[in-house]
Formats: sequence, structure tokens, C-alpha cells
Amino acid sequence: MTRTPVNVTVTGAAGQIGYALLFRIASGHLLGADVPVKLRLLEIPQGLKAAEGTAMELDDCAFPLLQGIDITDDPNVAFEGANVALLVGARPRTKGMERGDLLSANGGIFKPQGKAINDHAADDIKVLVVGNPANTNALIAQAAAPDVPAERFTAMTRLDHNRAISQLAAKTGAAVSDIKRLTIWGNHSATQYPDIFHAEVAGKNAAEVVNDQAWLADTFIPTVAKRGAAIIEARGASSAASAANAAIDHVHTWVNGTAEGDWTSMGIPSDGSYGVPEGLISSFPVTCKDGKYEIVQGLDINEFSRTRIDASVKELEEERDAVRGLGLI
Ligand SMILES: NC(=O)c1ccc[n+]([C@@H]2O[C@H](COP(=O)([O-])OP(=O)(O)OC[C@H]3O[C@@H](n4cnc5c(N)ncnc54)[C@H](O)[C@@H]3O)[C@@H](O)[C@H]2O)c1
Ligand SMILES: O=C(O)C[C@H](O)C(=O)O
Repeated sequence: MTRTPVNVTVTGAAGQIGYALLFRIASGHLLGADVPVKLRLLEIPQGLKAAEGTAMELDDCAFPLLQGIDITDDPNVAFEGANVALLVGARPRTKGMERGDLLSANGGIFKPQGKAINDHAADDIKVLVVGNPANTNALIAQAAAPDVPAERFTAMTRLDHNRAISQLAAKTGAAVSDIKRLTIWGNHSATQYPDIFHAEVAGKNAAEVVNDQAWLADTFIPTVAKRGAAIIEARGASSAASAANAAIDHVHTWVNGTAEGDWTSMGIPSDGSYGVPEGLISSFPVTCKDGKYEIVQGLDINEFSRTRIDASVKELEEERDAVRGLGLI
């Protein structure tokens, strides 16, 4: 194989998402079946031994695309030459906790990591923040990396997007692959707004196919928005395999593009589109091509949607103000 390997850094590599993620990166699902990768695993000192165990298992898979694994507790080493960074390591929410409770605990992690990305990553670095509160952690990391173009910092709402597709497919009896143009707006939190007004079910408008406003408002939206909490309640631990799968989807789509006629949802720095204040990392409908994303423009936002988008954006503004108050941005 002659292609230069892509350096992929994963933080929190010894955690439950890390365990579900690394094997899929190494087997080519993140970037493509012909793209060799080198993995850099960042952990805190207590996590290094477990990360070594995972690396032993990765070796034992003899993945043809995996060209090396480095393990470190030093962000400066972990992000050296990184092309893709998956910031997973954070404190997960446990029963009864709201994501906002995690702001100060996790803020301290993302500022030094942002600085290390700024100082050491490759020029084409793409960052996905998974660790919660993902949007605001992405904002913290981005603020600490003034030399990296702001749009390279993204937050994961693809799990919400996939959850919404699955719920809509179940309601309409359509195949998952028949659902297109679904949008998650706002924060990866209970205020997020899964929007079906522009979505399609087998080529027909999803809201018209559903034709059930009560289901939309009282079942669909809360089920998607509170799915993380429902998983925690059921499993006694936050979602892991589905989160890892969504992280793979997010980066794969960013790098390899959206399908013709479809779009996806990504938490990205707002350019002011749809009335979302510039700079906030909020989820939008985006198309991806040639390793870049663009916000889908010109969608008509009805009053029902407007109220919900505004509520989630307000929460993002409050989180931003809180981390500003803590000196994290
Ligand atoms: N955006 C989403 O859709 C989404 C979905 C699921 C989970 N999450 C979040 O992802 C994060 C990770 O979840 P998990 O279940 O893997 O948690 P986990 O506790 O199993 O693993 C987290 C790992 O991160 C490590 N870690 C902590 N601080 C670190 C640091 N400074 N540098 C490197 N590693 C560090 C820990 O040692 C641990 O191994 C949580 O914040 C969780 O809430 C987000
Ligand atoms: O909800 C959580 O805290 C975990 C994760 O963000 C999820 O959506 O499953």
C-alpha cells in the first residue's frame, strides 16, 4: 500500500465509546476501505493500561489498514500531525445529571486539548467533539485554537439524526434508507429540535406522510431528544456503540460527502444562518463535498420550528455565557 496513512487521534480511548470506535476506524469504516490509518490514543494516566489492552486487541485483528498505534497521556504528543481528532474523553452523564452539570468538569479537558491541536495538529485537521456537553466543549476547544480555521471544530449530533431517522421509519413503515433530508437543529441536549418538515419519506414530504401533529410534538420530538437519558436509564450507562457508530458516520460523511439530494446534521460554528448567532456551535442541515460542509440554505422555517430552534439556541447561548464566566473561552 503506497498511500500515506491518515493520523487519527482518539481521546478517551479506553472508555466505552473508544472500545466501540477504534476497531471500526482500523477496519476502514471511518475514512474508506483503501485509506491506511495510524492511531494515537490519548488517555489520562489511570486509563493508559486499559488503552494498552485495547491496542493489543487491535494488533490481534491484523487489520491491513492499521499502520501503527501510539498511546500517550500527553495531548501534545497525541495531536502531533493529527489529521482527524475524535474528542471522546470526558466525564459521561450519570443517572439524574443534566448535561449542563458537566460544563465545568469537562471544560478543563477541552481547553488544553484545543491548544495542543492548535500547536501540533496537521494543517488539514478535522475535529469532532463527542464528549458532552459536545457543542460547548467544541466551542472551548475551538477558542483555544485560534490558528486553526474555526469551521474545523464540529460537535456530534449525528446520533440524534440517526435516532430521528429510525423513529420516523418506524412510524411510517418506511425503510430507513427511504428517509432523507432530516435535520437536527441546535444543541445535543434535551432542547434539540428534530425537524421533519423538510424531510422526505420515499420522496414524499415527511410531515404530510405522518399527518399527526400530536405524535410529532408529544412523541417524536421528546423520544429523540431524551433518548440519551432513556438509554442511561435502561443500560445504567450512556450510549456507546450507537455513539461510536454516529462518530464514524459524521467523519465519513464530512470526508466523503453526502449523497446527491440528501443532507445530514452536524454541530458547526454558525455563520448567522437561520438566525443562529454567529460563532455558536449549533446543529444545522449540511451537505458535504470534497472534505468541506455547507449549511443548506433557503429552508422555510414555520412557527412551530422557529420556537423550538430558538429554545435550543438560547440554551447554547447560556452554556457559552457560563463557560465564558469560567474563563474557558
Ligand atoms: N454527542 C453524543 O451524541 C454523545 C453520545 C454518547 C456519549 N457522549 C459522551 O461521550 C463521552 C464519553 O463517553 P464514554 O461512555 O466513552 O465514557 P467513559 O467514561 O466510558 O470513557 C471516557 C474515557 O475518557 C477518559 N478521559 C477522561 N478525561 C480525559 C482526558 N482529559 N484526556 C483523555 N481521556 C480522558 C477516561 O479515562 C475514560 O477512559 C461522554 O461525555 C458522553 O456523555 C456523547
Ligand atoms: O445523553 C447522554 O448523556 C449521552 C449521550 O449524549 C446520548 O445522547 O446518548
